[in-house]
Amino acid sequence: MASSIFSDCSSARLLPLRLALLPPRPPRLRLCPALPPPMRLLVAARPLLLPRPHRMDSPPAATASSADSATVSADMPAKVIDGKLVAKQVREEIAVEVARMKDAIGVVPGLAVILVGSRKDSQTYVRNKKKACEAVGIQSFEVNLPEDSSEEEVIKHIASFNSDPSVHGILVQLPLPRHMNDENILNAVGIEKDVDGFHPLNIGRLAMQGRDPFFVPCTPKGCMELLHRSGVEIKGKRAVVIGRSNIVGMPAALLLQKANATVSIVHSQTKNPEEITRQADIVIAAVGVANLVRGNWIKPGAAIIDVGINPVDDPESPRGYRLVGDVCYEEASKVAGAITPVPGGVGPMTIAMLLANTLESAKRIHNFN
Ligand SMILES: Nc1nc2c(c(=O)[nH]1)N[C@@H](CN(C=O)c1ccc(C(=O)N[C@@H](CCC(=O)O)C(=O)O)cc1)CN2
Repeated sequence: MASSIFSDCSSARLLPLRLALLPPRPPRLRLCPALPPPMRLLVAARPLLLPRPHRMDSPPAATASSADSATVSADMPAKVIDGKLVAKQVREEIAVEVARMKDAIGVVPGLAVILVGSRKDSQTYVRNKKKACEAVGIQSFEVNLPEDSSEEEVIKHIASFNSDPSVHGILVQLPLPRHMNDENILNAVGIEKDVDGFHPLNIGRLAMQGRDPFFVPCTPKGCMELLHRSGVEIKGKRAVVIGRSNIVGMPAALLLQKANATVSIVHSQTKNPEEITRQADIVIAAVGVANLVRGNWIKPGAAIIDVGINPVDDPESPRGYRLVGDVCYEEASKVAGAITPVPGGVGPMTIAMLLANTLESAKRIHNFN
């Protein structure tokens, strides 16, 4: 189901949809140019988090100073959590670790990506994943299959990567063509190489007390990394996740809960989303509705992580459209303590976390610390 795209922050409705897995949508309405308020850049404050094997609730190695904390008075415009900058730092840290591993034991982490069909956005993501691997020294393997491939063909390639010792991570780019059953395909990825964290066993382990998954899905993991590195305290805080998709909303809620937040999930059937969201110290918006979350949904000083990537018309942009989040940035940044922009917030963290998962996998398989 496609989301509605709105021209400004005044007309969004909460609609059920599969975030980030939607076919490319032509932008329908024009975005009124919104001037962001003056911003202070929140510099990533925490050093290397990697590896943080199997534990999502460990405290940050170092946090931002209290002046950098997101739970400050909201008289000032929100600090901008710069996901592009944090992702760059993470990639640099990964490159160091990849080189250290190669020097020490001669192993180079390997990531296999399977793309079915010729969606432009998926091709771009796969190309960017390949480039990101190259930049940090991870070996990448790619399989491109035609749109009309059968499930069996895809599973055959997965099985071959499962048994290939030079491959430590396997992912199938989503969305898959309509005739394919996602579940059958995701189930075929060996859980110890499931760097997307989409295998039901990995998701199940994420949901259980006292168990940990082999991998955490990249986008929610990126949200948590941004919170940690920005010095946002999670333990004991109220968190609201807007959206309940399998790849973002649901795992994000589980991760916040593992980190000892008190979590509510707001979805299309929630009666009073504004009121519930207004109680949250931390909001993760992952519903795929442009500008849904207005300034008056936000508790002063709250930390806002905006996962939405929604195209809206913009004739002045070379692409003819621009990307906006699920949160009305113009309004929210006047109330929040810290906020991620779109683009340049959570998006770049997705690929950085994929690299982190691939490195983590290679280290685990080769028992390298
Ligand atoms: N197998 C998977 N499929 C998909 C995933 C995933 O994690 N695993 N997530 C998304 C697509 N995705 C990576 O695959 C992805 C989406 C967005 C970005 C990103 O950096 N966005 C930029 C904006 C990019 C632009 O200008 O167009 C941003 O937000 O700043 C990276 C990766 C669905 N499929």
